[in-house]
Amino acid sequence: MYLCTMDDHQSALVEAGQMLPLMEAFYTIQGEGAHTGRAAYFIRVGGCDVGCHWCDVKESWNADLHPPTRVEDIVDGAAEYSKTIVVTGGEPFMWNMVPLTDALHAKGISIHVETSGAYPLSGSWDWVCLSPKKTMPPKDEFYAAANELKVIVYNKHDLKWAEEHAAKVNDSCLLYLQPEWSRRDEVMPLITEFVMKNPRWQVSLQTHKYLGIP
Ligand SMILES: C[S@@+](CC[C@H](N)C(=O)[O-])C[C@H]1O[C@@H](n2cnc3c(N)ncnc32)[C@H](O)[C@@H]1O
Ligand SMILES: Nc1nc2[nH]cc(C(=O)O)c2c(=O)[nH]1
Ligand code: SF4
Ligand SMILES: [Mg+2]
Repeated sequence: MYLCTMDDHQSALVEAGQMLPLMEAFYTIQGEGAHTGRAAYFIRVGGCDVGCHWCDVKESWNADLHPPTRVEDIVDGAAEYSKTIVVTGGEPFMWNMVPLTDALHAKGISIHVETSGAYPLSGSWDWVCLSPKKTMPPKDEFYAAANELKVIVYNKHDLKWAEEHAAKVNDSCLLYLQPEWSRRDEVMPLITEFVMKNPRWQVSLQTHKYLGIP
């Protein structure tokens, strides 16, 4: 296993958010939530200790496996592809997001983020997708900042838990229920029934997995 060891200079740049452990960056179609179906460039930052047992990107968890990468290099890659970029992970807010979002905004790019909200909010965002997790609940500031709340449904208890989060978000926040991928056949009937009874909620599917794209 290759570990990215950092010298003091790199550690200082990571601390300042001028370098980030980059797992991957790719041009695809947003598969989930309010912007489903729109082409976007994804930046996946390594590092997460939230520990969702069903996480579909566990390879992201160990930040040491992903090379510290200069924000300018990340942004140059992104700007070539799309005017919309989605920052995801891992958990993006384990890192200082100010330099990355400043540099993307300077290029006129619209910036979305996928987050559990477990770490303090940093940077400036055009769209915040909050996907809360039981193991590490969101910081308070995310309930005000969220443009969409996307709750992953693994079993019927998650529907009640979803309503508890909906009570905390701002009034214009869109509400989505997304089946946990391995449990989709079991939970889809629960989700569809719930959404028809509670139409403020909408269904979100991981459409990229059906389309066979990243
Ligand atoms: C991999 S996470 C990375 C961003 C951040 N750590 C978070 O959890 O929001 C991206 C999105 O995928 C969702 N997700 C992860 N594993 C999933 C699974 N097995 N089924 C459905 N959604 C999943 C997360 O809830 C989140 O909305
Ligand atoms: N196509 C596509 N859409 C996505 N929406 C959120 C994703 C994520 O992993 O954060 C994701 C992803 O991994 N791929
Ligand atoms: S918070 Fe996101 S990246 Fe972290 S384990 Fe959960 S789903 Fe995976
Ligand atoms: Mg994904």
